[in-house]
Amino acid sequence: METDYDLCRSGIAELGLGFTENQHGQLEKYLSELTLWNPVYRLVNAEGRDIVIRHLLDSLAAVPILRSLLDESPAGSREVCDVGSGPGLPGIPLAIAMPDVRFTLIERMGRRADFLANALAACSLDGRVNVVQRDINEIRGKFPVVTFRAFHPLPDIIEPVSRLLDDGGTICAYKSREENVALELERITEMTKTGKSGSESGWKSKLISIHIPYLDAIRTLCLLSRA
Ligand SMILES: C[S@@+](CC[C@H](N)C(=O)[O-])C[C@H]1O[C@@H](n2cnc3c(N)ncnc32)[C@H](O)[C@@H]1O
Repeated sequence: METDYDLCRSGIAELGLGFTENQHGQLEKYLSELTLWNPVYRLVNAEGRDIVIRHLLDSLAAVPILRSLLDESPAGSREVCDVGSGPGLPGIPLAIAMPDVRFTLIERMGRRADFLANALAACSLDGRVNVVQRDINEIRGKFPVVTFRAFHPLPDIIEPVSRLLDDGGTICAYKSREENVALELERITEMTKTGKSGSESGWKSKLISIHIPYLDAIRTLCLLSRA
């Protein structure tokens, strides 16, 4: 009988990510931690294969794009900050997929931050992935790439997120439909005129449609860098 992790393996192969057995072991462990603690902490609104498709594969589909952003980053450091990480999405699957990259996961809720610390230890990622239990507004630090998924609308968080971004860095927002993102981007353009978008020169945006294995829905990555 096919297990949920077998489905995950096929999805990873379809994404062309070339995981080692060690990486598969880490992701399978993360899946089992999510599945075990989900009923207690309400970490994700999904069960079984839906966790694999809507959360793990959804997080992983951006890996080729994130790799090239890090390769091209003028800052040279291979670091990603995932804000509003919740149970570690997309941060933990990304950290497993990119073993040469350091991650910081920002999550203000204590229970979720505790889950993150335990899950990272269980997946042997605690040396390379740091959890910060704080509100994004209290964080200091600069990163070449900042990710978030199912966080606040872009206009509400562009300013605090911009403070975490290196010069020349890129924000990578996991979004659903392109039309909705376009409306958020229009508001950011308006905010730039009043100096409230976190970039005096405004933002360059790039929308990339991504396919998630086994998912019949549209996903869009929104990349933002200072103009
Ligand atoms: C809807 S959840 C999404 C979690 C995860 N990124 C995902 O895709 O499943 C949003 C998370 O962001 C956290 N959060 C919201 N506002 C925050 C803030 N200002 N600073 C830090 N974390 C925040 C919440 O506690 C919550 O865990």
